Amino acid sequence: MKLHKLLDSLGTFGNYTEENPEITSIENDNRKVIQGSLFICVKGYTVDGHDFAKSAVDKGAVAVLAERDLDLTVPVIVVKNTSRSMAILADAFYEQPSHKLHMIGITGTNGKTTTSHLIDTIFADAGQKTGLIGTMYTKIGDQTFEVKNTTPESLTLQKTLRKMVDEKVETTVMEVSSHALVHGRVHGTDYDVAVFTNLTQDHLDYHKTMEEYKKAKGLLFSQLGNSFNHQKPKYAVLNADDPTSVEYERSTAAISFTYGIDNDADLQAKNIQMSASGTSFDLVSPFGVHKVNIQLIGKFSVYNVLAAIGTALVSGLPLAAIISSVEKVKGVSGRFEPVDAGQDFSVIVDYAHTPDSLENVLNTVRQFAQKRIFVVVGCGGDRDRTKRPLMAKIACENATDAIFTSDNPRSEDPEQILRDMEEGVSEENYTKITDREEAIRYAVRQANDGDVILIAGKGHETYQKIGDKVFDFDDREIAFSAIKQRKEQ
Ligand SMILES: CC(=O)N[C@H]1[C@@H](OP(=O)(O)OP(=O)(O)OC[C@H]2O[C@@H](n3ccc(=O)[nH]c3=O)[C@H](O)[C@@H]2O)O[C@H](CO)[C@@H](O)[C@@H]1O[C@H](C)C(=O)N[C@@H](C)C(=O)N[C@H](CCC(=O)O)C(=O)O
Ligand SMILES: Nc1ncnc2c1ncn2[C@@H]1O[C@H](COP(=O)(O)OP(=O)(O)OP(=O)(O)O)[C@@H](O)[C@H]1O
Ligand SMILES: N[C@H](CCC[C@H](N)C(=O)O)C(=O)O
Ligand SMILES: [Mg+2]
Repeated sequence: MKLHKLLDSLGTFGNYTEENPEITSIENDNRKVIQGSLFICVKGYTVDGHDFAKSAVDKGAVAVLAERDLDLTVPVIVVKNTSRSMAILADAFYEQPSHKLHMIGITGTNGKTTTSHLIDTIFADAGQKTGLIGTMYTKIGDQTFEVKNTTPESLTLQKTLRKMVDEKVETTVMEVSSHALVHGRVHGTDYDVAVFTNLTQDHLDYHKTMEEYKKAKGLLFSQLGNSFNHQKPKYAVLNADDPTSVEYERSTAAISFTYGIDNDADLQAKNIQMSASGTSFDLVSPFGVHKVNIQLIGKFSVYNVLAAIGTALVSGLPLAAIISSVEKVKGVSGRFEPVDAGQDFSVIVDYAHTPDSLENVLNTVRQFAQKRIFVVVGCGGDRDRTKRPLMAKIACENATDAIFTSDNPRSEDPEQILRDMEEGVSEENYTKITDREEAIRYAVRQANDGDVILIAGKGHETYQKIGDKVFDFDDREIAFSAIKQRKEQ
């Protein structure tokens, strides 16, 4: 694409440059630049992309987009906000891929990954080729690709969506994090359905107040469908039991479709029955009442299933097929995942890393546990510090045996993170074992017939970040080996 054509998409009136080279790629990382690239300088948290412009030109960049003039041998286009311009340029360069996909975006504190997998299954079962972008990976059909962020920055996002279009994907479901909304990573992405799971505390290191965090997530809805397209209406699928939904409904021009358990909603679960192997409920919908039997456990799972059913319904899929799809889902990796090495106590690995998710998941365990409940839990470093004492308190109040340990300490001192957790508990009714592997092995040694061990916080993760090192680490593998070791003794 020619530079001038690309710059037209910015919609400003600047006569940027006489030169009009062919642009072969857009890059914001000088290490990825090839001959003919347009290099975009982005000021980051760690470094300033402007410092890499010269090197990008040396590698073949034929134009540079920057926030200030730079002394280079190629045209330098100066804009106010390169991040924002990058989103617009990426959308134009990749020829607006989101317009060619049935795009579903999910936001909320907890449940995004789980709900996105449920939605992916429903659409795949309906015979569609699907795409998924989220915490665990990017998936195109059956192929998965590694990711760095839950929601990638705009350039990577639009490139991925283009690949999906080229590979004949019809429906794409993606997690939209609050960071992504604030950074404008999804700016210009044309969603057809925006889904809200819930809002509880997380990421206050970044957003500072719950009000700001709420606003960040609300951007998904305020940016959705501010025009009426009656051929393909846009929908906001909202949780009627979360008070924030009222505000999101007000902020969007899209049609709202609600789901809930406690409050009246377009889609409501009634008469919920739980057992250790699954959950059943009556689904009250615009198409009548249907019995649903899912293999997932806990009230929070019912919410995720309702959000997924609602999304599929507003997308035009038939209810009977949707129900049979969700009923066959056994679970999502690292979410309430059992570890079974033939032991006589239960071990569950779960990704609960917020106060609300930890409380939900412990409540669910309590409904079935007959004897002691062990919880092995830590809090991530370089993340919201204020959730640490809250999570510790929840662990002690809802388990008989709380074991505080490390999650991903990152650049922080693991002992300090543990001290922050201890601020939330007054009595010493917990055990502190900094080394996560040792903490898991300790819990396994202590458990007896009928007990439950919940290993919280890292779910599907296969690594542990300590300092600037990344170690192989998988809660499930360690628990499995600890159980085996115990049996051999
Ligand atoms: C705080 C934050 O959001 N950081 C994101 C940001 O990194 P950064 O600002 O440090 O970037 P930087 O390293 O300073 O680089 C600035 C610019 O220089 C360029 N550069 C850099 C080095 C170089 O050698 N050459 C070069 O050209 C970079 O390509 C970039 O354009 O931009 C990077 C590239 O897009 C992101 O991967 C990175 O996410 C980091 C890994 C992160 O941990 N983010 C978290 C807070 C986050 O976004 N989490 C949410 C999920 C939250 C949830 O689950 O609820 C997410 O969506 O992932
Ligand atoms: N609807 C829900 N409400 C509250 N807690 C939930 C819900 N769904 C899942 N959880 C809990 O939250 C944990 C994380 O779930 P999931 O990975 O689906 O959320 P997420 O929103 O994608 O999280 P992240 O922001 O880290 O990507 C689960 O392991 C479970 O403990
Ligand atoms: N998306 C979340 C994941 C947290 C997972 C937990 N294991 C941790 O490292 O804190 C975050 O980046 O805050
Ligand atoms: Mg996720």
